[in-house]
Amino acid sequence: MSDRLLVLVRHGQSEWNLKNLFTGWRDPDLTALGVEEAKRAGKRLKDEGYQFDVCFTSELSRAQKTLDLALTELGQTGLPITRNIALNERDYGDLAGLNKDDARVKWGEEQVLIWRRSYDVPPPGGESLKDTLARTLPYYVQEILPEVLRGKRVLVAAHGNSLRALIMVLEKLSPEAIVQRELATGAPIIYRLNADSTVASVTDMAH
Ligand SMILES: O=C(O)[C@H](O)COP(=O)(O)O
Repeated sequence: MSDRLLVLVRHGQSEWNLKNLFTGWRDPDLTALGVEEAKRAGKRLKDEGYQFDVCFTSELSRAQKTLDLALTELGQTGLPITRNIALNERDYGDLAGLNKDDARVKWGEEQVLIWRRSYDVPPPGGESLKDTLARTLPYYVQEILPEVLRGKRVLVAAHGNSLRALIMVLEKLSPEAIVQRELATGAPIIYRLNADSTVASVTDMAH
C-alpha cells in the first residue's frame, strides 16, 4: 500500500445547510449536528488507524472548526495547519443567503440544478465549478500534492464544491460525470496516490 495518503473531508452541517440557504463565501458556524459529524469523522479515521502530518483548510470557519474537532478526536491537535482562500467554497454570488427551495420556485428546478451542479455555468455574480477549479487546482498542485508526494500524510477539510473540483481532477471525472457527484457532510474520502500523482485507491467513508 502506498504511503501517499490524502484525505478530503467536507465540513459538518452548517447553520445555513440546516436552513437550506446558499452559502458560498458567507461564514455561518457549524450546527450541533455539524459538530457531531466533525467529531465522528475524526473518530472514524482514528478507529481505522489513520494519523496525519499536515493539514489544509479554507478561510471559512465551518471548515476550520471541522478540522479542529476532527484533529482533537484523532489526538493530533498540534499539527501544522495551512489556511488558504483557494480552498473556500464556490462563490455563490447573488444566490448567497437565498433559500434553495425559493430559488427553485423563482427560476425553476432545472436552472437551479445547472447553477448548483454543472461544470461551467456560473450562478449570477458567482463562480462556476470551472472557475472554482481554476483556483483550487493550482493550490493543490503547488502546495498540497508536493506534501503527499514527499510522504506526508495530508488531511484537507474544505467544502462541497471546492472538493468536487479537486475530486474531478483526482478521479478524472468528465464535466458530465461531476454533475452526479454529491459530497456528504463530515464523511472522509481517502485517497492513496501513486508516485506519478495518479490515484491508486479511493475509499469514500460515506458509502
Ligand atoms: O455553499 C453552499 O450553499 C453549500 O455549501 C453547497 O451548496 P450546493 O450543494 O448547493 O452546491
